[in-house]
Amino acid sequence: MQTPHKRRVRYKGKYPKKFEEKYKELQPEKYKETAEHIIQKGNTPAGTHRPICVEEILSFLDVKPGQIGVDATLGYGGHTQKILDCLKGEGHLYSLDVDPIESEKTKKRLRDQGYGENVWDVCLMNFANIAEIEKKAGKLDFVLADLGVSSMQIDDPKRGFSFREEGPLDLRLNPQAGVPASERLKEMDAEEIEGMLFENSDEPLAKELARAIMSAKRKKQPIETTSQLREIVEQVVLRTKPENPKEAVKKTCQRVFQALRIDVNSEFEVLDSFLEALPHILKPGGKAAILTFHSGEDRMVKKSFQYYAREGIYSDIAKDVIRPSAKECASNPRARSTKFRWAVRSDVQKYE
Ligand SMILES: C[S@@+](CC[C@H](N)C(=O)[O-])C[C@H]1O[C@@H](n2cnc3c(N)ncnc32)[C@H](O)[C@@H]1O
Repeated sequence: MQTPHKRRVRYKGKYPKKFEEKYKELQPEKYKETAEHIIQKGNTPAGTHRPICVEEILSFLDVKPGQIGVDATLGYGGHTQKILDCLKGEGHLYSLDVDPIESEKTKKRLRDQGYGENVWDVCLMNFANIAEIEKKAGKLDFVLADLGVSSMQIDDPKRGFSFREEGPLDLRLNPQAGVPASERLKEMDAEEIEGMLFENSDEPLAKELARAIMSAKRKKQPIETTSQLREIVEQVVLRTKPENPKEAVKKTCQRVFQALRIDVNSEFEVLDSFLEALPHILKPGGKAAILTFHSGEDRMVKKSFQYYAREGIYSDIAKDVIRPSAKECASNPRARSTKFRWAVRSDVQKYE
């Protein structure tokens, strides 16, 4: 039987606003012109991700054919693809990600472009367990980690990462494991919510927000969706009579959602395990490159690099944080908060 033709959803105005209506952006290979036009305007086509600091990372890693390394955060595969091109079919790259939905799409797209199993493996795993890769691959020439979330995850309302879009308050990188943010809020008391907001995002209104969330819970007011949480944040922020209410609400929502994301995905704990494992799995002269997106992460990377440098396990580390160029930030505003740090493994045996 012939399937009846379904009309594509129509949208109002010149450009589609809702994620599911952006069918051209969601197929950038098919609609190249649309994707290029959106990039030129300084935006990221929905369902894609633009890799950040590519030149800086490639120039530091200096990947050569025959080397073995890990991209700990595959995402849309922008960095992975560039590294694979440097390998020229010799050596091996292991690309890790915890997100089964997006990593499967990226794997299929890059396999279709000819990156085969001989040179590239995708591993659905948390980078906290990166030492498992060393067990099968041996010591590594390089490791890259581009922390946080990808644009595809942020843009998809079903994932609940964005306060701008109505969706379930989920925020899990792997929606098949753990509990969504809405459940976490049910489990926590006022003190825990305040601590979570303060420790994960330095939220100045942590106490007031925790009280408001608890009060909503007592009144059996649901906090199951992104907009339900945003409304609570809005009420708390507006009570403080900020000079620029719109901006204040936006910034507070960003911090609250970031804090919840960090909590739900145990981001500090897994980063800690990753940073601990790094010096053990690199070859002498092996290189580590890490991109971070908020001060909590950057502090952890900096401290770990400095600690192992003092111990003589890293022979060299980035003296200062490296920022994407003004040109890159202008063309991709999502790059603005990026900080890049690197370290080089020394040849001391102590940590092998
Ligand atoms: C900023 S994106 C990476 C983008 C990628 N470099 C690119 O060029 O498209 C971060 C990715 O890391 C993944 N991720 C975050 N934490 C992770 C973890 N602990 N283990 C493995 N993957 C993780 C996210 O699911 C997301 O896909």
